[in-house]
Amino acid sequence: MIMAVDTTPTRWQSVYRPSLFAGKVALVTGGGSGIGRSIATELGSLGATVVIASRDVDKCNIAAKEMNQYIQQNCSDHGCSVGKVVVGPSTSIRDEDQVNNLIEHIIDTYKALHLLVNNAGGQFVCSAEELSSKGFQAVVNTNLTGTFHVCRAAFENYMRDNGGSIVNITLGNRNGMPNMVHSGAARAGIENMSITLSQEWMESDVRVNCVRPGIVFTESGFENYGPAGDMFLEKILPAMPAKRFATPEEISSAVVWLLSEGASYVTGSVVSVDGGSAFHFLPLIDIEDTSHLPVYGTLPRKAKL
Ligand SMILES: CCCCCCC/C=C/C(=O)SCCNC(=O)CCNC(=O)[C@H](O)C(C)(C)COP(=O)(O)OP(=O)(O)OC[C@H]1O[C@@H](n2cnc3c(N)ncnc32)[C@H](O)[C@@H]1OP(=O)(O)O
Ligand SMILES: NC(=O)C1=CN([C@@H]2O[C@H](COP(=O)(O)OP(=O)(O)OC[C@H]3O[C@@H](n4cnc5c(N)ncnc54)[C@H](OP(=O)(O)O)[C@@H]3O)[C@@H](O)[C@H]2O)C=CC1
Repeated sequence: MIMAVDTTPTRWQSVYRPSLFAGKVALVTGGGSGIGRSIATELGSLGATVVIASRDVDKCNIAAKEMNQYIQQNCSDHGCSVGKVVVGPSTSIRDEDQVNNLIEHIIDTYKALHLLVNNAGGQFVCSAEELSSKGFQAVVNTNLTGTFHVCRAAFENYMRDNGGSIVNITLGNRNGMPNMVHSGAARAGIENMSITLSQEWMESDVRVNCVRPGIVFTESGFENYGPAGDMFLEKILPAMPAKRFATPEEISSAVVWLLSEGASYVTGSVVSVDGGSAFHFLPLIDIEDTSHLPVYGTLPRKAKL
């Protein structure tokens, strides 16, 4: 059975200590919707000043207003430092100048950038055969190059001299990503890039980790997939070990742990939050009969059947 996701924030409460991030400044890219919104809400409810940024500022403004209402309520209920969500300038992470402008704006305004979550990203469903070079590049530039732009600008402008914690969101790419070759390649690139950065930036006390979600029910995410979204519901969902998708809050919880000092010895790691899906075959693609293909050596008769 498909689990209905109640997005009413009053039902949800962070498991972490109130005021955990009091006085901290965070940036969550793509924080105006879905998983990023959940991460921004949790960080704000734990006392951080959270800048959210993406291309659509109007969407971010509406989301920030709702998140701040929840944060105010949560903090007055639990007596913690009041965090807040603010909206940065319109930014496409693909554009290096726009990213530099965003980071400079944050440092000028808030004088710090302690925490960074590279959540912005996405892709479309398309077979490798039909994918144009421009389409491949659009997705790689958004996810991989965009994440690099933000990491580097945060490091150069603040974290090199002050330390920090970075979490990059990837996706379940362990078995490849049939019909999403661009995104699978980009996310694998992000994970390897994060290992490299964790070593290069160790001496600056900058930790770099990844959270690799399985399938998460987010309205905007599923709208984007059309018929492929139906395939996720009809075919992938019953094959998942947990028989349900993740909630955005289950992803956010792992991100918050990695950002926190409780993960001070964790860097260069990838945390899968996928209900065990990575170790269970998911039929992302139907592979046609292969019995006409040549075989090397002698195939026992029974194995042919
Ligand atoms: C355990 C398994 C886990 C699997 C989990 C998988 C679930 C994942 C869920 C999510 O990630 S949810 C998040 C969803 N949100 C999004 O994906 C939204 C973000 N998407 C975008 O911003 C854009 O789609 C894009 C991917 C960045 C492309 O943006 P851009 O504006 O640059 O594209 P265009 O200029 O329109 O096109 C460039 C190029 O790409 C081709 N193209 C675009 N869409 C398609 C398509 N649907 N099919 C085929 N090709 C497409 C387009 O044709 C252009 O190429 P040319 O035709 O000019 O050669
Ligand atoms: N939902 C799922 O099942 C899974 C999602 N993920 C990943 O998690 C992240 C969040 O996804 P989700 O919340 O589901 O989906 P959303 O579509 O809600 O989030 C994607 C966010 O990225 C922003 N974004 C996209 N392109 C750019 C860009 N070029 N520059 C700046 N911001 C951009 C969007 O804002 P705007 O349009 O305003 O720019 C949007 O807020 C994505 O990276 C996604 O691929 C990973 C695994 C599974």
